[in-house]
Amino acid sequence: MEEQVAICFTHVKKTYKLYKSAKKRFLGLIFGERIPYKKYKALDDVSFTINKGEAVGLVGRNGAGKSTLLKLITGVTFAEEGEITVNGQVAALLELESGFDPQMSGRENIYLKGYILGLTPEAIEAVEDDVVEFADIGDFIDQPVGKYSSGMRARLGFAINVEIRPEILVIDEALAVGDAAFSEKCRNKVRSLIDSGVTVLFVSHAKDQMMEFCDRALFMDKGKILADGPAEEIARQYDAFVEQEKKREREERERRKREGTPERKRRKASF
Ligand SMILES: Nc1ncnc2c1ncn2[C@@H]1O[C@H](COP(=O)(O)OP(=O)(O)OP(=O)(O)O)[C@@H](O)[C@H]1O
Repeated sequence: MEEQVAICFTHVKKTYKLYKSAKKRFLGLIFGERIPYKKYKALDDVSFTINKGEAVGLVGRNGAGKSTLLKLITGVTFAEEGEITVNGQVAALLELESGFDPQMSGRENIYLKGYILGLTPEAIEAVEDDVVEFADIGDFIDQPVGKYSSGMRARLGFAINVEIRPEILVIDEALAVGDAAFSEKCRNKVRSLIDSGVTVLFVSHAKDQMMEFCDRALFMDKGKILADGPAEEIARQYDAFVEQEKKREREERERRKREGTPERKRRKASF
């Protein structure tokens, strides 16, 4: 049973510290708990399991906790409570343009990123030509990355992450890379990785794309998983939720306008 599991979160909690200013945040790094801060629960008791070979969508409004969840999978950040299991080499299509050494050539950066991902020199050498071919940036591959356009950096970043043959691929709104033709090539690549059994966790505000790739989806809000089920059903629930929230916010705005904010009331009273 356990060999089947690719990703498993059990009662995971992640709290961020919110300081009153950037200066306080900096002082907090030095003086720790002596600098006052508020706790913000970005993930609040999150549990789910994704089996190997599943393609799962992750939907939720801004600030729901989606990126935090992905960062925990890729090890960029850590949870203070709960247990996280990740079985397999993870590649992330997140900030594709970042993480390169601008002084080094594209080809040298393939090695740099490969090492960071834990690959051996032989394993990187074995995929180098595939990365160069997928990125398709011509002679620029031997030029310093600092001279690349942002689109070229993203193409190289995408190519490295998909060609190292990951076992788990996490994607955060990263399929609109480069021009229309390259973006189509990226979607086809993700589709073929899914067909070959790679586990995918796909964050997108574009429901159509999510449904194109995923059979199952998780729906998050305020750091909690509200629903887990077939992608189409979750997309419907999410749409209904967004509509309901918009209505609630509209009514709240109208109520405030009618009744006035405490500040407005004070101003009115002082006249
Ligand atoms: N480093 C941080 N310090 C403090 N708060 C943070 C930090 N990173 C994220 N947060 C907060 O945690 C909450 C969840 O953020 P997260 O980026 O995971 O949301 P998201 O669902 O990915 O949103 P979006 O769709 O806008 O990308 C947000 O309220 C955000 O402001």
